[in-house]
Amino acid sequence: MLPLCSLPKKASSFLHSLSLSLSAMEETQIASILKSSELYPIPQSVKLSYGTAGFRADASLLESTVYRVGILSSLRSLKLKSSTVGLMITASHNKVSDNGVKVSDPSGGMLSQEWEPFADQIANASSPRELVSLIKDFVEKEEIVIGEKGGGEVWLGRDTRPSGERLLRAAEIGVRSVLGSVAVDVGVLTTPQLHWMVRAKNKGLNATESDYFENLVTSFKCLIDLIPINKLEISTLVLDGANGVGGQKMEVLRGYLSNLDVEIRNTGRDGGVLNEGVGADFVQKEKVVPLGFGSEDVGMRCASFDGDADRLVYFYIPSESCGDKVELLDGDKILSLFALFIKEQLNIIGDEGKQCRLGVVQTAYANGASTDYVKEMGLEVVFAKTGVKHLHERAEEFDVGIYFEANGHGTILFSESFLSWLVGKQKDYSEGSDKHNAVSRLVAVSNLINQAVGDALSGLLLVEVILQHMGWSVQKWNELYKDLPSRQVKVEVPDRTAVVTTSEETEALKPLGIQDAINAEIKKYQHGRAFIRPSGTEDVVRVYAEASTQEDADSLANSVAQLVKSFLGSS
Ligand SMILES: CC(=O)N[C@H]1[C@@H](OP(=O)(O)O)O[C@H](CO)[C@@H](O)[C@@H]1O
Ligand SMILES: [Mg+2]
Repeated sequence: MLPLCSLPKKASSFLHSLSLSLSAMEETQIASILKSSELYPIPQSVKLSYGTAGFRADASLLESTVYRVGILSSLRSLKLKSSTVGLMITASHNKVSDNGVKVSDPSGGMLSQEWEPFADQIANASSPRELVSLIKDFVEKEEIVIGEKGGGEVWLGRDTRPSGERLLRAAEIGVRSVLGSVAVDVGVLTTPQLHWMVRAKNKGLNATESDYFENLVTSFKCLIDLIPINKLEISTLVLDGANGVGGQKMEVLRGYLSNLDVEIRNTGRDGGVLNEGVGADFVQKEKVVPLGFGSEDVGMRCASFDGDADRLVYFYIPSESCGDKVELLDGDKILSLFALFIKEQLNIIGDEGKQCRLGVVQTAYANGASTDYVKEMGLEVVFAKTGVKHLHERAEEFDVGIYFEANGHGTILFSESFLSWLVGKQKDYSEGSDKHNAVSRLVAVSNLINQAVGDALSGLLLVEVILQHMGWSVQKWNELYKDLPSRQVKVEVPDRTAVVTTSEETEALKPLGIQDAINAEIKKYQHGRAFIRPSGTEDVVRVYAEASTQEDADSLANSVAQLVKSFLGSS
């Protein structure tokens, strides 16, 4: 606890002006925050928003934000009866000089959206006084009890960015400035590892990083052992680690796996820069080979992680004559493969299995051909706004909900009731029977695939085991359906918030008139579809276009980008 006398004069007099009706505990708490916040003044002219996936900005601007998110995380933990909360320092696919911070709720899911406005308010509070009074009001409104029954617990993880360690110290100070709260540095992790560990901890399960790896290894082996006849010679998978944390973790994991041969490139140790010309975001958006790959890899099964390893895409180089172009198997194709496998197991179980509500969640970025494919399979498809927090919520409505963003971020959620039904059936069916095997596969999938959040490591293991189960090469998998040609571009504008969209994000309501102009462009193309939205992670407006040929998709994207520039001006 901090004695009042150690406060700067200014802060101390503010405290006395507030403290007439405060208990000693409240006084000490306010003093603690006032004192620590003096260490982290907010940079001028910064306006931050929690956005699609937490706060992101140039790392040099973020210390005060991360410190404040540390305070928020402690309060969140206290609000939820001292459950463990996670705080992850990462800017995922953004450039290495950026960083960011996001919070994992005790369930392992994203921070409740109800708390995002408070996160925005405190991140932008211009002085320690304003910060303290926002916190004081919020604590009262949420009826959070500080200090009396012990503190909160926050686990802090970070990716490999050089700014991570310094920001983690700021988070620690933020967490500890809430009386009695404990900050636990869990080191360099992928984002999904931290979410998994937080979820496991709050369920009373073993929750270290080794437990995470052990869980993957055991469930992967279980699925491999359930392959009827392994029809495929195990060929090498070549992984692009985006020069980030994911490749490094895969180096550890592969040592424990049999039936999988992975060659890892772009680990970040060979001079490559995080996300620069490498990684899932680059490969998915540009559809070209990442650095470190070339003609010697023609036909090979390749995969890319993003900077914090919550996204996964596959690709292969079709032939040398294609130059640097790749055949991309994105989140939509991964989703389709997963849906097919799960449907197959439910069909084997028979009438009872067919009663399972298996559904799919996509966003407006999903390729139209993938949506048609899963619908033809007889699955229910729903659409959510961009950002996994929105997809996750919708996927929870199903017995088995598969969600993926086209960029490769997704997972499969199993409802508690369906899982206990499956476990019960494992006892009913005789061991070794087809039904028993199908049920056991589904249980193993639920253990392997991260139930907290999309996870490139576990997603990769599931793709690999399904390909072995089907006896498929990456090329054969790619034939499930043919993508409609598409193009994504980013437009830098003076103020991206000038673009306001409908809740499905497919139509722009503002600036006035732009949607009519976009519609007029779309009409010029066969199978044309296009939309714009402001990014929640980068200072750009995103343009997406689809059409029946690649030339048309490119041309539609370019003309919509021109419209964005002419309505909003270019920066
Ligand atoms: C088109 C696109 O890929 N958008 C990404 C990107 O969000 P934006 O709000 O579009 O910047 O980053 C998010 C976080 O990783 C991810 O959830 C989302 O899908
Ligand atoms: Mg990411």
